[in-house]
Formats: sequence, structure tokens, C-alpha cells
Amino acid sequence: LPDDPSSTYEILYEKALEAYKDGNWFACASYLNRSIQDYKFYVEVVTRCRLNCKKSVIPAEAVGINFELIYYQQLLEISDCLRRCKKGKLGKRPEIPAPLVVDRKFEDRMPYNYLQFCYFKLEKNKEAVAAAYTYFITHQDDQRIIDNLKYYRGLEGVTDEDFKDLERNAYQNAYVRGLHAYHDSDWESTVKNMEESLRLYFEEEEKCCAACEGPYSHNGHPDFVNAVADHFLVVLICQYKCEEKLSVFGKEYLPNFVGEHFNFLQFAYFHMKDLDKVVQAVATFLLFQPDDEDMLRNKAYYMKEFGFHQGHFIPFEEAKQYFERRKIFSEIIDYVKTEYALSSDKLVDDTSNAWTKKIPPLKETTNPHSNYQPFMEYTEKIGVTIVADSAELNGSSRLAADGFFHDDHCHIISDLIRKKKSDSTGVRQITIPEAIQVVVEEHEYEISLRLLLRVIEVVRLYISAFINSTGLFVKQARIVCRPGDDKGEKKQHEDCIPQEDGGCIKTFSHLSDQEYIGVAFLTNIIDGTGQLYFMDKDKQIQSSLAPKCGRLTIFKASDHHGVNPSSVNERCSLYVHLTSNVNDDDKSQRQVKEFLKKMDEGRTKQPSEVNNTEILQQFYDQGVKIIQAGEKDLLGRERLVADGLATEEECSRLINLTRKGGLYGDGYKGTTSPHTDSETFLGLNISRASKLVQQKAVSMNIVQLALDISEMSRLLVEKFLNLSHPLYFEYTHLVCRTAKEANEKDRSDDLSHPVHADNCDLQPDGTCIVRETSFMQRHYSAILYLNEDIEGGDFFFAYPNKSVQVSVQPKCGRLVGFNAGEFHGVRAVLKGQRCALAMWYTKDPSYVELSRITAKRVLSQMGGKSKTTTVTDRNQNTGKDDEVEDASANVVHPKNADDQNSQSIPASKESKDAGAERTDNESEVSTSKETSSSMMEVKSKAMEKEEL
Ligand SMILES: O=C(O)CCC(=O)C(=O)O
Ligand SMILES: [Fe+2]
Repeated sequence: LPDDPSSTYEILYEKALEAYKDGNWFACASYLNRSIQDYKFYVEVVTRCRLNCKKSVIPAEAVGINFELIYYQQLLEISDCLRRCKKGKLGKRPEIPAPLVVDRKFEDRMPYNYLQFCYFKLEKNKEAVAAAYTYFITHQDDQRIIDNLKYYRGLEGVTDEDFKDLERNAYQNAYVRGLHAYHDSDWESTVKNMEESLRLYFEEEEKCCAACEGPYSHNGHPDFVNAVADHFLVVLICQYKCEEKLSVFGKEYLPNFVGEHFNFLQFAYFHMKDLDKVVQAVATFLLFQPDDEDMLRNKAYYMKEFGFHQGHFIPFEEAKQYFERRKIFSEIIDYVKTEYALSSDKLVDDTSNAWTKKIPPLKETTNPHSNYQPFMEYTEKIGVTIVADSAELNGSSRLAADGFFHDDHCHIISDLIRKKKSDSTGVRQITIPEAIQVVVEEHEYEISLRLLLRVIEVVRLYISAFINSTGLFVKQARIVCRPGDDKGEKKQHEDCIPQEDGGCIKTFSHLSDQEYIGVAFLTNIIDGTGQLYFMDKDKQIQSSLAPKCGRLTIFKASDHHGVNPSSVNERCSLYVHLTSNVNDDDKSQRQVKEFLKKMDEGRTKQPSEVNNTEILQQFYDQGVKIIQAGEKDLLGRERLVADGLATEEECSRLINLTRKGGLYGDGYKGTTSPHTDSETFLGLNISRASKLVQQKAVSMNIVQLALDISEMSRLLVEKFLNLSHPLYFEYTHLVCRTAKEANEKDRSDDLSHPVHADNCDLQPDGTCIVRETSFMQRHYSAILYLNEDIEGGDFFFAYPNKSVQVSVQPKCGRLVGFNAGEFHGVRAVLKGQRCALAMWYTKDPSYVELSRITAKRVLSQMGGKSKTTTVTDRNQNTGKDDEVEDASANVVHPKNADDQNSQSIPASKESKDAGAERTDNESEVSTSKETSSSMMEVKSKAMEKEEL
């Protein structure tokens, strides 16, 4: 099997050598042959992938030209040049770059904090003031430095001029001078300084981009192309952020900084009667803000009054190039956000609920390896892959592995900490008892707590197995979120090394090496920041790992480690401290288990307490009809058929959704015809549906409809069957089975879905056994049909010997519900496409369908409704808005890094206003009010001029 992880060539080879040692010649030969075969297969597949991927991207007519070789030849030359240049200029300096933490301290102006004090001690007051002021610019809420500045102001000989920002860039000075000149109506100086500012800015931006082309630490052993692409991406994201970084004056962010120059310039050129440049400046401004109404009006005015026409409005070349380069950046980043990052999980089907597989318990054993193997097999099954071992991480008992859980899990677990405020250092954290409290207050977080408990348990068992222990204990576990760089973590880093447990330490105290730490990342950080790193005794960085949701890193509690700040988004991880000492067990796991058990018990009703008449009446009032039910009609107690759960319009919208977003395959193994060769199978699950909404490939209303209708169906099954325990969704799947055209086969015995039960494996003797692979957590099933214009395709309940008991014909709005243990099947679909919404429900909340929670989150984030549907709410979701908005609305914009409360740049009114009142609208095309008003001023002044 190509993807069978237990028979790869290296494992087969190992087995062959074992057989060889044991003198088992037959096995030896057989393993060696299989191993050789698999090796050939593997090499063939990988090389083909490499070739085909290139060919699929590079157009055939360009292949012969070999741009690639030319590019890499140039790259080799640049590389050679770079090495020699550095060597020549830096001489004997060690090649190893300084740890990121140090670089960040410089970027954050930390040295000036010390410098001011040293100057003060040296009684060099003027220098002390400048250093203090420079530090203050990036630490404006640091009370200590504010006090110092006040104190300095009172010192003899200190004047206003001494309060200068030593790190302010030349272009910033020019810009500020330009603003002053503009205010004084000194047009010549405005032009001179604004042009100067632009020229220096472009230089500075080029340098900033070059600074981004630094080293990158890869995880694992990527392919050449993947390695180049990943490194490129990190550089690109860094370069894209240059504009944002350079648009910050002190702590203040100036939106559309580059474009704004041309606003002032067009006005100054106008006054200097340089009309050719006026139109160029207008064209350039509109490049950055094409919808700016005031500038468009200015343009119309210039056209009307001075006879310019469209062709005259040519932007300045350098600004145009800059703009176009950034446009490409943004397109690539957009692609990465919507496609590239998703492409890896497009390949894996995230529907198989692999994660809910039973965790093998650890056995008390004297053979330390006996737990390791089954546990590693389990983790392999749920998709865990090791990315770096102890040797690669330069330590002992270290490991990093990916795939313990997925994005859904990360979001849902992180929900527990969502409302937690940060402490004085900007860090947010939550312990297990606090997490329980969150659920006590808001029951909706129960699933999050269940997941958290499960993740901690998997981490505990995995680490125990990894270090060959029969079971470590949890000494402490917590979720820790560190703020992104722009959210003020900076001040914490003065002299200490941030730790994964939320603290920040100056020295490493000696910790027992019988204790272990597991860090399970809950955030993806793709720009190369926020790593967890290991250090040797001399604080040299040995290795580092990028945060990635589902990645677990294991190390000894005594290992020196640190956390790099993330550059933008908050960085969350689950920190689990394990010990071999039972007395150190924090008992929180038991506490959570008991708490959850009580919650569950609280929901189960006595049969006498169940009274569903009112809800059922509401269903009937809404036109839902029970057609057949129970032993009498359907030959089984827990069986029902109801009509009227969806209107024709709703059915066709759901069919559209499936056709538009479905993937060929059953959603489990990806085979296009899983049950019969004569049909294809198209499936769409909620997880994919919500991703499609995010990508604006389908509208959110239609996904909301799928959620609402399935929720109604669930409620009806639970209420009609008088269940004493609530049902939860386990899996929701839109499916269409299509008869292949021009099918020659005789299908009289064929079935679209063979007779089966949904939670056990039906045996030839009519018994049904529960295996690890059967979905035993599925307690009830329901299928809502969406159309009847097909031939064949009847659903039927069956006897254990597989013969038909009762048939049900599909029809839009018809629901079949039953206990998942009932035997059933589907007759062959002979003509047409048979679509349905299949649902499985569970009584066990640990198996809740996580992607439903994610989907609801996605929809509410995008402005959808947040409330759950009730029976009487139906028919509110109409198809009017199914059309998706223009996909181009999805462009990525840079994040603005300003601070609402920041102080203004001294003596620059425009900048202050523009910065302080900026709204959160990140769209490039919107103009802030302030800009508009200054533009109004420009326009009215232009008119005045004309009147004169
Ligand atoms: O589509 C149907 O009618 C039944 C499908 C089914 O039984 C299943 O997918 O397990
Ligand atoms: Fe089934």
C-alpha cells in the first residue's frame, strides 16, 4: 500500500535484517524484496511529483528556455559575492547570527534605556536626555522613563532641543520638515522636503527588505523546492511589513504614508505652477488610493480647467514600481493565506475523526519498550509525524512532532482563555481549575474543556511512552498566550528570558531532570518568529521550533529554553509539566473528569421526566409530518420517516452547495466510487464548507442553511424518539451519489450502499461486531433527502441476513432517522444524481463534531447570526443572498501598528490627526476623515487660486 506507514522500505529493511540475524531466510528474502520494491516505488513517486509539479506550473513553451537555471546561476553568483563581501567587511567575526532576542532588543531601543543612565552618572545631561527621549518614543507608557524625562527637564542647561529622537530616520525628518513648510505655505520647501523624504524612504525601504533576507531554520528535512519556498515566504512576509514598519513615527502609525506625500506635492506643485508635475502627483496618489473622492474631484478640476486628459495622468516611475511590487507581494500573501497554507490539509481528509480513536492505556510493565510501540502506532494513526528528534534538537530526551491535533482543536481549546485578561507583563494564562470555572459560568465551553483534558492526556501518555515510563503525572498544566510584538510584550524582555510557562526568568535554577515539559502549540506563526528555542550553558541557541497548531515539543524541565516574541499575532500554547513523582500530581485532571461527568449526569432525564409534546407540536405546526414510525410501520422501535423538513428551494440550494464545494470521495478514504463501480460519490463536510466560506467560494447563508436544517433534524429525532439524553452531532455530510453514464453493467444486484449498520461491522452470520475502526460513538443516524428526480436509490431497512424489510423513497424534505445499530442499505442509483444530507449523532459529548463549532465561529465572525435555530425560526434563511461577493474583496492588507493613545510627533499637526483618529478600516481605498478634510482644504485652496 503506498501510504501504509508500517511497511516503508526502511522498516521492511530493518525487519529483513532482524530475520537475517535470526536465520529466518525466507522472511529475510521476502522482506528484502519488498523493501527494494518499496524503495523503487518511493523514489519513483517523489521524482515524478517533483517533475510534474514543475511542469504543471511552468508553461510548456517556457520549459526549454530554462529560466530556472539562469535564475539559480545568478543566485550562485550573488551568494558567492555575498560571502566574500561579508568576509571582506566583517573579517573574523563569527558567522553565527546573534540570537533573535538580542536583535529585538536593539530594534526596541533597549540599549538607550541603559545609555541614559550611564550618561546621567557621567553628568552628561544633554546626552542623557536624548537617550532617554529616544527610549521613550517606543516605551511611552513606561512611567519610570516619563518620570526621568520630567526630572531631566528641570536640570540646568537642558533645553527643548535636547529632547531628540536619535533613531529617527532621515526621511522622517525630511517629512516633518515638509509638513512644517506646507503649513507655512512655503511651497518650494514643501516640494524639496517631500521629494527628499520620498527618495530617502525608498532607500530605507530597500534596506529594510535586504535586512529581511536573513537566515531561516527549517524544520525537518524539506525538499529543495519546499525549503526554498518556505524560506522565500518568511522573507517575503518580512519585506511586506517594511512599509508598515517605516510608517511608524515613534509609536504613531501613519496610514498610506507613501501615497500621502503626493497629496502634499500636488498642492505644492500647483502653487509653483508646475502643472505637469501636478498631474503626475495626482496620478500617483490615485494609484495608492484610487477611490479617494477629493482627489478624483481635483483630477476632474485639473482636466476641466487646464485641458488635461486621461493620458496625461501618468504616475511617477519610482512610486509606480514601488506600488506594483507591493501589489505582487500582497497577491502572493493572499495566495498563501487562502491556498498555500491550506494545501497540506486539502490532501488529508480531516473527516475521519481519527483523533477520536481510543487512546491505548499504558500498561504496568517491566519491559520499557512495550508501551512505546502501541502508543507510537496510535499516534501514527491519528496522523502524528516526528519533525525533529533529540539529536536534531541538540539535546537528550527532546522531540518535536506534528499533527497531534488540528486547527479546529486549537481554536476550540483557545476559547477557554478568550475572555482572560492579560497580567502586568502582557501575558494571558489560564490554569485547569480556572478553566473549570469558565465552564461553570458558561456551559458552551464544555467542549473546549473536554478537548483540553484529552490533549493533556495524550501529551502525558505520549511523553510517558517516549521516555519509557509507565506513566508520568501532571504537575502543572496551563494555556499560555504571549502577546504579539506590537501588543506590548516588549517591556517584559528587559533582562529576562521568556518561558513557555508564561514567566520570564533571569537565571535558570536547577530543576530535576526527572521532570519533563510538553509544549503543544495552539497557534500557527508563519513568519519565522515566536519560536521556542533551546540554549546551551553559554546561552547560545542550539535549535528552535516554530509554533504550529498541533505541534508538540518535549524536553526535560532542566533544559534551558526560551521563547522568541511573535512578530504580530498572539502566540498560544498548552504548557504541560510532568513529573514521575505521584505526590506532585496536581489532581486537576481528576477534578476535570469528575466535573464533566457531573455535567453529563445533569443532562440525563428519567423517562418520566421527558415531555416533548410542545416541541413536537411546533414541528407539526411548521408542516413537518411523521409518515411512518416504530415497529408497526418500519419494523423497528427506533425508526422514523418524516416529511417537510426542507422546502424545494432549500433542497436545491443544498444540492448546489454540494455540487459547488464537494470533493469526489466518501470523505473517509477519498475513493471516488467507494461502494459501487457504477456510481461516483461526491461529499462535502462542514469543515470544508466553512473553509469555502472563508475563501468566499460559497456564500455563508447557504452553509448556515445546512447547519440550521441539520439542527432541526437532530431535534426532531431526539424529541420524537423520546430520548432521555441529548444528542450531539458527530458528523454532518452532504453527499450526492451519481450513476455513471453509459454504464453497460447489469446492476440488478448492485447496491449504492451495501447493507450495514453505522456503528458496528455486520458479519456474514448476521451479528454485528464493534471494532476499533467501527464508529461506535455514533448512536443515531438520520438522512435528509434533497431530490427525487432519480431512478433507483431507495433507502431500505434490512434483516440481519441483508434482505429488505421496508423501503423508503428519497424525496426533498424527507428525513429517515434511526438507531445507528439498525441494519440498512441503499439500492443502486440507476439514473441521475441522488443528493442527501447525512447526519450522525452521539450521546457522548467528547465526540462532538468540532468542525460545526468552527463553522459557527467562521459564520459569526463574518457577520452571520450567532443564535441557534429553534423550530419556529425556520424559513428565514432565503436564497436571495447565495451569490458570493466578488472574490477580490479578499485582498490581504497590512496590519496597522499604531496605538490609539499614542502621542503625536512633535509639531506635525497633519500626522497627528491622521494617526490619532484612524479607524480600523484597513482597506487601501478608504480615506480617513482627516485626510479628506485636508484634501478639501487643498481643493478649496486650489479654487481660491483660480478665483484670484
Ligand atoms: O443515503 C442513504 O440513504 C443512506 C446512507 C447510509 O446509510 C450511510 O452513509 O451510512
Ligand atoms: Fe448507513
